[in-house]
Amino acid sequence: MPSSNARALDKAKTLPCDALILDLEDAVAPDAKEAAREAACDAARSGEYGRRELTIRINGIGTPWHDEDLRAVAAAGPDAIVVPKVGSADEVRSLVGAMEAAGAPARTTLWAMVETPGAILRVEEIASASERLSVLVMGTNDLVKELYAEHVPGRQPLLAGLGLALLGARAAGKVILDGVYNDVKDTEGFLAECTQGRQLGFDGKTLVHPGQVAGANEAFAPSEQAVEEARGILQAWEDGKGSGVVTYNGKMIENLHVESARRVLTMHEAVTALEADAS
Ligand SMILES: CC(C)(COP(=O)(O)OP(=O)(O)OC[C@H]1O[C@@H](n2cnc3c(N)ncnc32)[C@H](O)[C@@H]1OP(=O)(O)O)[C@@H](O)C(=O)NCCC(=O)NCCSC(=O)C[C@H](O)C(=O)O
Ligand SMILES: [Mg+2]
Repeated sequence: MPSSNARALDKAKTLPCDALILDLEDAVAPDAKEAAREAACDAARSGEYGRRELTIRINGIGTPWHDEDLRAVAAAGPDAIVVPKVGSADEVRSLVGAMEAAGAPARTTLWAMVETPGAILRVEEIASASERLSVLVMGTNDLVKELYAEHVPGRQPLLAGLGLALLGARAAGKVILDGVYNDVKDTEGFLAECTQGRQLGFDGKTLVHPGQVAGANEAFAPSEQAVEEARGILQAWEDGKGSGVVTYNGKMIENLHVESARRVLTMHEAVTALEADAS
């Protein structure tokens, strides 16, 4: 959300989302940048956002606002500093050095947005460049722009980039979030894109409007059917203890499927705990 929008900053305190990205970059006009920076830093210090991870997206490397954004935001100590248009492993190391020099607390991590062709081709290097980099975020608007592509249902023009970014993130063992869906009134298109993002392997989706939160939560949390199947797989594995392979509902189950089932149940437990916490 734009850090220049006081109503949005207030509304964020009530939204059932896992994380907030308070923006200083594209959603903030040049003459509002300084006031937005102050508002975002105040929000990070306020302690008013509960269990939600509070992150701040600063302006990109080389822009007139970047250095001061980084200094001020690092000192405010959000959960993460989100940097747009990160292009290389060297940039990641230099950002981490600048965070340390500015006194960012140890808990403040770096989230890197990958949204240029060069970044997509170097995602694994970027993702592996520092332990402090915890999350990658797809910037699908900028990527579409840089590719001279078009936003179309099913995202066919972006599939190569999304796939490469996922491969790089997973090879480095990092979390990766899907890009935003711009049409805040198109619920059907948004839900289809959430489902596609989950099926591709993304850990979650970045959003631009409160009306998108419930749909994303539903799409990325394991469904009742997935939880039931995961429990069934674990039971079948337990019943066939000692065999390297069993079947469940007619399907072959090996150790790797058991690991996936455990991951589904762990995620389900985490979502259930968050829901209980929020109610
Ligand atoms: C897209 C919007 C400009 C739509 O704004 P608007 O028409 O004013 O929305 P509503 O009237 O429906 O708003 C209803 C209430 O919800 C609050 N609101 C709106 N958006 C947000 C939000 N993102 N977070 C929190 N709260 C929000 C409004 O204030 C209303 O509140 P109230 O009056 O109290 O009921 C607008 O939604 C918007 O600005 N969205 C975010 C834009 C943004 O942050 N863009 C940058 C991120 S996208 C990106 O980075 C792309 C990436 O880099 C890439 O390359 O892909
Ligand atoms: Mg962008």
